[in-house]
Amino acid sequence: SVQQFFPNHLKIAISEFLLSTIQQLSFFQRYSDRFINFFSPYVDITFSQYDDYQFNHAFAAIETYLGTKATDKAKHLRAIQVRDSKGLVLKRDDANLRDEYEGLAVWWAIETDAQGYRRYKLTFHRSSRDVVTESYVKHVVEEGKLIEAKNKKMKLFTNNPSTQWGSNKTSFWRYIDFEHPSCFQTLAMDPKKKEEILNDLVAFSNGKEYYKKIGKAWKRGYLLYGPPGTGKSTMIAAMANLLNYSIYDLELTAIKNNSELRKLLTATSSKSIIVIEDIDCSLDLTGERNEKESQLMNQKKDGEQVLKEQDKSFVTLSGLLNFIDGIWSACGQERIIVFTTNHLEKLDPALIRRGRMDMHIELSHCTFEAFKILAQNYLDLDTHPLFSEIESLLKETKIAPADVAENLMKKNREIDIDGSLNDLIKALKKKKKIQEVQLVDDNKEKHGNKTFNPFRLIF
Ligand SMILES: Nc1ncnc2c1ncn2[C@@H]1O[C@H](COP(=O)(O)OP(=O)(O)OP(=O)(O)O)[C@@H](O)[C@H]1O
Repeated sequence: SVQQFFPNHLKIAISEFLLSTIQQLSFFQRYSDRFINFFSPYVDITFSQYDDYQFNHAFAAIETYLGTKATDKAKHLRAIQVRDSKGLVLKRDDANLRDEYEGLAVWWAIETDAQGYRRYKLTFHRSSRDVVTESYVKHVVEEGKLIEAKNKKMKLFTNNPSTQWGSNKTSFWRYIDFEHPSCFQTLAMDPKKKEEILNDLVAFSNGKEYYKKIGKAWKRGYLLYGPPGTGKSTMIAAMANLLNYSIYDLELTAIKNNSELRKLLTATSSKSIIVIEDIDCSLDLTGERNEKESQLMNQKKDGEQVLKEQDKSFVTLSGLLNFIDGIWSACGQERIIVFTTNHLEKLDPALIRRGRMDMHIELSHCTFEAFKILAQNYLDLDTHPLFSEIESLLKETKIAPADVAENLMKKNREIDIDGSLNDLIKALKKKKKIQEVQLVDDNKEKHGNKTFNPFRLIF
């Protein structure tokens, strides 16, 4: 057999020989690269999209700056529509670009690294080093940020989960342009409450001097609570649109530990809303994580490999509280923190005490006032003979604004006012019946199915 022709010691000798040849070749290549670089008069700087797994805001600014550069000469253009603008904006889509600054030429190129993330490479002559490093880069980033602010493009950031539990990959921010039509005007809720929230938000955004004067970090916490479909997410979008803030949608279950949480939070920019949805589910992590850990352990044979210490840790309530009012909140300004929950009673009081969450906002079932706003949004309707029936049904029935909206939506692309209102009435009657039956069942359960017998009092 082959084994006989290649005894073990020969196999080892051959592999050692191959290994040393490869090492020598790579050694040679390394030094030849250094040799060429030594004589090359060009220097380059790279700007990665993610640095230490944090989103690099300079990268986004560079992208904006380069995107708007000399589109008249570019061969490949990208057309985008910026929020609130009627026309299209043309951006260059070339991978390489030559730019000039104070009479000096520089070259930009976009590359993709081994992990698939993009990075910009800036190349320039070493004689331009001082100008480029001291003022050109700053100029590009500032210009990019100015253009971003002018275009009022908001971003929706989400932290991607580590791809595999137990892997060393960590959570980082990714973004898409945020465009959501929601605004306070179309938000269906009690008008007085709405005004109160609106005033609070505006006062916060104009409060720079005030927060400085009282010596507090310029941040505000809102707790939105209420049943599903009552508009919690819609309100967050309306807040972002009102203040022109970006949203950071923080998925706590995708974060391994407190230090990762801290890194992600310190990487958020100012003028932003940090959202943790369904906080009651997110913070109850131990169950889910234990399950993941045991799954991982089962996959590993003989239990030889033990989980690394870093994989065992997870975000704790105290880690989150530490961020909210500890040192991390002071490292960034003009931030709003929003928690949402369907179950206020499940939350740890420490998490929501006043001062941490400055305003508790209840989003409740649809009232007649809220319905009128939805009727205006969906049907352009101020009043209708069927409104009085709907009003009395809404008083007796718990229905989420999302369900009301569903009934008022265009059918077959046509607005059918009577049809929609009748559909809503039907849905309300059905819900009312179900809720009545539910109430009877609940009462039975509460009183142990016993009916009241007045004779028992006598005997
Ligand atoms: N108060 C409201 N005003 C206007 N539209 C609403 C309101 N509540 C719900 N809607 C409509 O219902 C849809 C779902 O609502 P939304 O996602 O905001 O509810 P939610 O309270 O965040 O629900 P969940 O707790 O399930 O996340 C929205 O897209 C919106 O069209």
